[in-house]
Amino acid sequence: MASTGRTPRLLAYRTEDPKVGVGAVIWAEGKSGGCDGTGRLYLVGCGYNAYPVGSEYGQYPQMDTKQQDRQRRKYRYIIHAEQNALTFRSEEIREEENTMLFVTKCPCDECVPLIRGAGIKQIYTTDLDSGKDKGDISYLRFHSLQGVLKFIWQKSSLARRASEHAGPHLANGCVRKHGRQPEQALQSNKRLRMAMFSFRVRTMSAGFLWDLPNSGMVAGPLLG
Ligand SMILES: Nc1ccn([C@@H]2O[C@H](COP(=O)(O)OP(=O)(O)OP(=O)(O)O)[C@@H](O)[C@H]2O)c(=O)n1
Repeated sequence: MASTGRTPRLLAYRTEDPKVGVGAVIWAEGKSGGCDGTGRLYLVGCGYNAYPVGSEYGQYPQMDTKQQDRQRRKYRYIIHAEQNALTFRSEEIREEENTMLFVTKCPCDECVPLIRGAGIKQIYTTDLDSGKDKGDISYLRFHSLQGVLKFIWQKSSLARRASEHAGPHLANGCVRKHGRQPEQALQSNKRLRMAMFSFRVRTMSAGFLWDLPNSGMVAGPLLG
């Protein structure tokens, strides 16, 4: 069952965004007895944030808000992890089944209605950027989303303090665009990322247990 939580984090490393990697995986709890190694859960789809399928390297801008004018920013071109997971899913989302989305970053305001409309019943995510409005991308609607069970993991105060001490780091494991960090800082940030991403969550929900080892984060409130 731990793979349900690890897969989106691994997918985030495949991102084409030079700064922020996001991974999303959709699982469904099958009514029938089929088994693929994860009990009654079966994989519906997965994705990460990337430029449109078929695009070539360098075809689209890679800048974020702080670097270039609106026309040349990445936001309007990158397809979000959740959008890719929904668009390229290999199974239908069935009304009668419990379908869960695991995503490494808070769903943005564009993705929230898509996720709900697709029939996802549970969302497992983090509080990364939750409540923020960055102009081109905002994260305001997730909090008030109704009709979907939300499980949100927040950084523990210990991990947050360590994170602040270690300075900024990149969620996708890439080196920041403007200047490389010293090797020591990179190693320290890498260890911190591993600690924070390796969190323990025990959630009894709809008859299954989600259990990830080595907690660096704590379970947040169950909302919605
Ligand atoms: N639920 C989400 C939220 C964001 N993204 C992706 O995450 C990246 C944007 O991350 P964000 O942290 O919002 O922007 P930054 O690049 O960090 O911008 P800033 O410097 O303004 O913080 C984009 O590739 C976007 O496609 C995603 O796939 N799924």
